Amino acid sequence: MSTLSYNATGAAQQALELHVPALVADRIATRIFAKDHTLWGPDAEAESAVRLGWVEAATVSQALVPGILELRDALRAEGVTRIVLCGMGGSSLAPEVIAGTAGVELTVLDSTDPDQVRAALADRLAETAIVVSSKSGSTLETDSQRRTFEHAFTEAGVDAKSRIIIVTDPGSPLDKASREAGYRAVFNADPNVGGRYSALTAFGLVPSGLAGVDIQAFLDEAEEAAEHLNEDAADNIGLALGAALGGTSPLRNKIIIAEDGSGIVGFADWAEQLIAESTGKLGTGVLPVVAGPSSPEATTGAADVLVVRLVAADADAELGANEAAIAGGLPTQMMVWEFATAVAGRLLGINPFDQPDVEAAKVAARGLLDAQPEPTPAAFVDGAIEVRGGEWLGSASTAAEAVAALLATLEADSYLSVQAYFDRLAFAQLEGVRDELAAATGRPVTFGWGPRFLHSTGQFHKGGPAIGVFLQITATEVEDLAIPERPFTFGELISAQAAGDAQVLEGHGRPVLRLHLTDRSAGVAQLQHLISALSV
Ligand SMILES: O=P(O)(O)OC[C@H]1O[C@](O)(CO)[C@@H](O)[C@@H]1O
Repeated sequence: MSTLSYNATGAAQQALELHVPALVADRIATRIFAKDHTLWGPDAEAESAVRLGWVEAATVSQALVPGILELRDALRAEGVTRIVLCGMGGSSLAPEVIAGTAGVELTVLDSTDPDQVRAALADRLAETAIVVSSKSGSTLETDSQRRTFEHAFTEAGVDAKSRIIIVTDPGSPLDKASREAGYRAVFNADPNVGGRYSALTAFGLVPSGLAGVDIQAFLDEAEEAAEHLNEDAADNIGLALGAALGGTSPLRNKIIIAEDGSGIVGFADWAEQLIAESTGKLGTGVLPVVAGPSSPEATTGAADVLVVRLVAADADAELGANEAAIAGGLPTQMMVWEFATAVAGRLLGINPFDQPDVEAAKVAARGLLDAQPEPTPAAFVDGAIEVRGGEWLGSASTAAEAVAALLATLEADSYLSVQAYFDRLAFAQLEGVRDELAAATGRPVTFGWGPRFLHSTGQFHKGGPAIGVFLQITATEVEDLAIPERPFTFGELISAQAAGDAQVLEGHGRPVLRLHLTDRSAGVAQLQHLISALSV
């Protein structure tokens, strides 16, 4: 196992002292590894009984390796140099981190933004194969991406069937349809592993392995990590991290996850989904906040915040007052955080394996796609920004005043969530507003790209404590894109996803400021400018 280490101070250390002895005495570690489905209470038993396969995934998945490597070599021999992964949330976040950390190219398409989809289609199509990953086999975004690539391959004279590889649960609608269609390969994943715990199953391994990651070494390290976690011992680092995540007292329900030298690329984005979807429900949970080591939330010492730093193995990290620092290789960290999240779920008294509130936004989006209602008129337009909001907008008549009015609704325990529904690759610089907003408000800020975040923090925003304040940003596309054999376009789909989620959040009584950029570049510049002015 790579060097795994953990240090904690303040509330994180107190949580360890408070909970780890009882977790050891109750044999929670070995019971998790024995797949004891009773650990999360009677209401969670049915789901837990079919969700604990991840504890043995590192071993069970060894059998997948030869087939993945054989297919990788065959594709390479046919001139395939680029792998595109179509999938959302748990079906795409792990391979993105695995490939990114290994320095291997993998294009992750987890968007319905027409410009971003067109850009993915335009890049080396003749040398591309796609992996379509969906546990349920019915996710609308993933299905739309698959249809579009299949159509584009055919139009370009490429044999589409030979370039489409499927990862899905046995018996899913996608499993059946793919076998009928005769796609290149169908890898069935273990149905007893939920999406966000699936890093070490076919969902994590097929795209990464085809792209060129050494997945054998990856699994070997994860197996060693599992041995450490499967011990009812006071020095079990998974128990300590679980106590920090779910057992601080009073509960510090914003967890700042800061990359601070671990060298793992994008780990916090993966952990964000794991923690937010697992814990954010029944009005409780902990909100993961992806931030930098010097971001405002990591340094202000707010009473509801705990900082977890991802550090290098040999780092002599100097910790702040209420912090934890964890070091370990990627497969080790993935095992530790999955285990710790399950432990945190037990301490919080929730079922860490369901995501009851994600469906609400999907239903609202489908309703809007079917009904095609006239868009809500803007309250006013300022330059390239159309502004829509609630009564709290008051007399605001500029976009800057609207943002200020939204921020004025923040309370002592609130957080701000920025949700941008457009091309996350072309406009990555917009993420810079996160730190500025955190500095201006003194409150934790999450930044999510839509619809990606709907499969991550989306669950917490709707199912967790009602303390979120929401800044939604949408943007007119440069050029819309049809979805083959669907009565709506990508542009209509992403608009419905944004409007549907705003509807659900407003239905929960939360303030949602909707800014629509009528010109992407001008709107982003205007927004960046007005947010920079806030923090001065
Ligand atoms: O793998 P699927 O079934 O396409 O689901 C993708 C994602 O959507 C969710 O089911 C709900 O957001 C996630 O839990 C999951 O990771």
